[in-house]
Amino acid sequence: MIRLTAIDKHFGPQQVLRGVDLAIAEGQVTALIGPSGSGKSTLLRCVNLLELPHGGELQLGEAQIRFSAHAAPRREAVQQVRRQTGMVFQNFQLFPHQTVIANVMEGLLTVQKWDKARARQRAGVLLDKVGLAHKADAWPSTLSGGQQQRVAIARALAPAPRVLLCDEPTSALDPELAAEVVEVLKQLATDGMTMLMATHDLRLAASIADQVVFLEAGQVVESGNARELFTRPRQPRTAEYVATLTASLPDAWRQTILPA
Ligand SMILES: Nc1ncnc2c1ncn2[C@@H]1O[C@H](COP(=O)(O)OP(=O)(O)OP(=O)(O)O)[C@@H](O)[C@H]1O
Repeated sequence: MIRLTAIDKHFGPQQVLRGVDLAIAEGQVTALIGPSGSGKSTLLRCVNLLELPHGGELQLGEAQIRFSAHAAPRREAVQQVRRQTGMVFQNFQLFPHQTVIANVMEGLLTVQKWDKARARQRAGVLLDKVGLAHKADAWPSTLSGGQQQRVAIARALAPAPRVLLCDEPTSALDPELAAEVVEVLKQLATDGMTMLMATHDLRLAASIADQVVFLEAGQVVESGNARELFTRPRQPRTAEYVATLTASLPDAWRQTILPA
């Protein structure tokens, strides 16, 4: 469904992704973990082509693009990829001067050119899905962070993407607000949504991901299912990273990530 092969990306002299290979099957959730600056966001942005890789290949559904440092990919291929992806950001990025439902309708009206009645109907269905139908006419600033992120998820889902990319979807939220976002993401996973999410939250990764990928310095160090990767990492760097993140957690939380 999504296959990245030997993806390279640099910003000026700094190489940020180095030969990244990644495969995600339809309906599966992959969590990208790794230290700050390891390239997680950049990798997500190379999937929806907000950033263009300088080398390697991306296959997403029927779209296939081979990247080169010397030639830009075909516009139609880039658009084909973008149409199939939705993205949720750490800081929600709602349009502050539009109501909640207008936020969800925006892409349907401006990009998909749907008429207002049809867009409103679909936006209503999606707000219901994230438990916020009653907030349709509210302004984003009156919502909690968790509610704003749920609106952002509804907005990302509006054009029915095949893949949802989530860039640290819970890290700007207090634990109880993060939990309501996690519930929505879990429901989407149960419904069969293909997702790729960057996160520092091992609990989120452990609770939702079919596959966890540990990225460091732009390279995939190790990947596997959450339980294996967290409890029996093959690479010493993975073990160190997991130990660092879990050391500061309360015991009860640690047990959900590292079951005895
Ligand atoms: N647009 C850009 N221009 C220049 N450098 C960039 C740009 N975007 C990212 N970088 C650099 O690329 C490296 C990887 O950044 P990236 O945001 O992908 O890491 P990350 O793993 O998502 O980090 P974090 O967990 O802190 O969000 C960093 O050194 C960052 O400074």
